[in-house]
Amino acid sequence: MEVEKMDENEWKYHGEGNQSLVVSHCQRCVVLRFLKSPPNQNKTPEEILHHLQNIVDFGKHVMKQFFGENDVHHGEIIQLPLDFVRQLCLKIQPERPECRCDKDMDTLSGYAMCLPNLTRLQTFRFAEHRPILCIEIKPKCGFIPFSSHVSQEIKHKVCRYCMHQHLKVIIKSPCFPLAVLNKQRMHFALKSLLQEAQNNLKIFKNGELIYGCKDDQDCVSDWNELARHLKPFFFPSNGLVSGPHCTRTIVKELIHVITMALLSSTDTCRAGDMKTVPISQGRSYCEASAFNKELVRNGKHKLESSGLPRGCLLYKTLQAQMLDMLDIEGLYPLYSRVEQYLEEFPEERSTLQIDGPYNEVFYEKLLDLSLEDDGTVAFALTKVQQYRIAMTAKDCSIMIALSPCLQDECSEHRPVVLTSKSRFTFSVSVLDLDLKPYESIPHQYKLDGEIVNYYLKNVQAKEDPVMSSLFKENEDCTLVLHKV
Ligand SMILES: O=P(O)(O)O[C@@H]1[C@@H](OP(=O)(O)O)[C@H](OP(=O)(O)O)[C@H](O)[C@H](OP(=O)(O)O)[C@H]1OP(=O)(O)O
Ligand SMILES: Nc1ncnc2c1ncn2[C@@H]1O[C@H](COP(=O)(O)OP(=O)(O)OP(=O)(O)O)[C@@H](O)[C@H]1O
Repeated sequence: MEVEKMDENEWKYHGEGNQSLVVSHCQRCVVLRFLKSPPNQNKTPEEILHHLQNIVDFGKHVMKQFFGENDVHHGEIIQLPLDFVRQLCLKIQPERPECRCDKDMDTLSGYAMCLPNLTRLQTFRFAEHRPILCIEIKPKCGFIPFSSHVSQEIKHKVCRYCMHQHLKVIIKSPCFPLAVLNKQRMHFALKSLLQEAQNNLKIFKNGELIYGCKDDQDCVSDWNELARHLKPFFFPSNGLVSGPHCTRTIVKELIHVITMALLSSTDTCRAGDMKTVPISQGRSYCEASAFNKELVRNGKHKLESSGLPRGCLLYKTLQAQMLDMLDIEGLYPLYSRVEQYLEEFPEERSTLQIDGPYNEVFYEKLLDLSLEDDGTVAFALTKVQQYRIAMTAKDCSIMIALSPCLQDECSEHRPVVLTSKSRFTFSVSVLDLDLKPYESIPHQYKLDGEIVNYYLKNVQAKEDPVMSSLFKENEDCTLVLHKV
């Protein structure tokens, strides 16, 4: 990219989260990702550069080991003319959702990350002129804690997502979808997700958002409208009648391709045999999920077959998530041990690699899965760093890019998914793999207590019919709920 010739008119607002803001190039398949910070809390250019370097290193040296070379795009740091950044910031400001404007895009350092635009990522050499469909899913935590450190029984029964929704009810609507351990659950979860996208599902057509939430108010979630967009992808010869039947058929096809892509084998990775997923302790389903209740009602619960294919991206995500082996309740005392050590020996912070560098050495130290606490700082630190990885994996997003192809264009090098009337090549990638900060651990500990306490109170309050209709349980809750 020729940075001297940057023109803000060639870029447009693409999206943002809590930590970063993304703009996409109007023609080329690239995005720029800028860090955000609260007003008047700007970091120095050196601090921004250091932060971005850590993000790139972490993707390159750590997360690629968990997800494989091709599924993680670590990007590169780019230094941009300050004038361009300022103009760009002014240009995109009106596009930004109000609820995200509590933080400002960094316009002072000139540094940003340059990444491939995953909503337009091509699986084809000639794909530039082909339509492309992209589904972004934030799967959240896919297992129920199995740690013996958990003090409240409810945490062994109901997943964190479900409980957290109740605490968030004031801000967001109380039902999210997900929950999968087999294909049947996944279909159910994806359907629920399509009904209540929140910020956990977005669909892009040719790089433009066509379904999902830009912000809390601006949510495009009309199935008929979605079906209109998708029809040329799934029924290219237009043979299907219109109306509700057509919409349902198209949504079914969509769920089918998402499921196939999520369950397909992706890149091999070094951490593939890490065995964080322990055998058959704990519970593989969330009691609050309606899917689960349905199975219990029909006496089918015991018949469920379990297990995600080992090579698929969901399995890898789950493996990384399950580095949280002790639960925050078991982890917090270990964090306190590290803190105490750092109070005594603050100069050791860099040797312990708490703020990076996130290199090969850092990765190697994560491989010790032993749970035998020998009372050392080294043990405590390993568990703390593993927990941070797990939290990162619990908050990442998965992008599935699909491009229609003809039979003679498909080769064994490209994965293909078939639907009743069309075929697609596809790619899957993971994004938002920024390591969660060490400093967030006390917050996680406090939040965990708040979530559980609120839920416990609320469960009692559920006897109240008003409350009970508020928390209608019509969805399954997590995409990868897995037997542990
Ligand atoms: O705590 P959670 O589970 O609500 O996750 C937060 C996300 O909320 P979600 O439930 O996905 O809407 C939250 O997402 P939103 O801002 O709600 O889009 C952030 O991703 C947050 O991460 P960070 O603290 O900014 O690094 C996430 O925080 P942590 O991953 O640090 O907990
Ligand atoms: N490489 C990319 N290609 C296409 N779209 C992207 C890319 N990176 C990010 N996005 C879009 O921008 C949005 C915000 O990016 P991202 O999730 O990295 O922000 P964040 O602030 O780190 O999120 P969070 O709130 O979860 O911490 C994503 O949800 C996605 O839609």
